[in-house]
Amino acid sequence: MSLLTRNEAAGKIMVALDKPDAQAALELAERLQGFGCWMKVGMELFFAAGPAIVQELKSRGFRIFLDLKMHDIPNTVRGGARSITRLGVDLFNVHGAGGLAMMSAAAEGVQDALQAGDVEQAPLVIAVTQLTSTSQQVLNDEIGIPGDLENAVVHYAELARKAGLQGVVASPLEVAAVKKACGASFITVTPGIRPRWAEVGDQTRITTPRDALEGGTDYLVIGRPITGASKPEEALDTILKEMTQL
Ligand SMILES: O=c1ccn([C@@H]2O[C@H](COP(=O)(O)O)[C@@H](O)[C@H]2O)c(=O)[nH]1
Repeated sequence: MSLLTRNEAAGKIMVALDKPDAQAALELAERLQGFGCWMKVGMELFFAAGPAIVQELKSRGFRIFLDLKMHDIPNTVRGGARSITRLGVDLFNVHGAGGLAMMSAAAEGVQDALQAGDVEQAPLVIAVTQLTSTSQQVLNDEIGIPGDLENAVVHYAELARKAGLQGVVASPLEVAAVKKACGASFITVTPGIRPRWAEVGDQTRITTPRDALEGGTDYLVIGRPITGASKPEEALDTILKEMTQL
């Protein structure tokens, strides 16, 4: 593959802004301003700081992935998707385990917001497949889902595509299988990214940023290797060099 420019690589990185309050999140965002990366707002930050943090980050020019993994009955998810769409996020997710009707309802909620004139631009909607902290052994022996983990990921991806969603959250190890099943333009957003120098923590299905890129992923979700560093901007800079230099 041909190497990306630094700006192209940065545009593929979604920094997981897992911080306990708006002040901590915005201090970190300020240090990463100018790189061109996305911000991923997850449960810890959103439950503490609410929709205002999304609006503040948008006003600072960041693209936003709102990672709340909705998983409920279709009618509730449809309403939730409409409300999230009104926040003006660029991408959000639901849980693939909710099934076809639930994922279709998420797509309908987006359309509801568009048709009501709440927003002009539709966000991308993607489905979580199997969490990147889940191993093959845990899937089979603990959660009780039999069979190959990659097949389970691809199954959810196919359902998501059928429901009219634009992509999935999966590990970088499953990107080739997802793209083969759902097409090259079906978006893969991949947490489970660990530079060699970073601690693995609770993730199990991991690759380095460079391997994820070479494996064809569209977006790399990276949290603690950046946000836990004493100088987050230097950690991000190092990752970009690893992604873009021969
Ligand atoms: O399968 C999934 C789905 C979401 N995540 C989220 O991504 C980040 C990863 O952060 P790290 O610190 O780089 O591990 C985090 O916000 C998760 O909630 C995931 O890891 N796996």
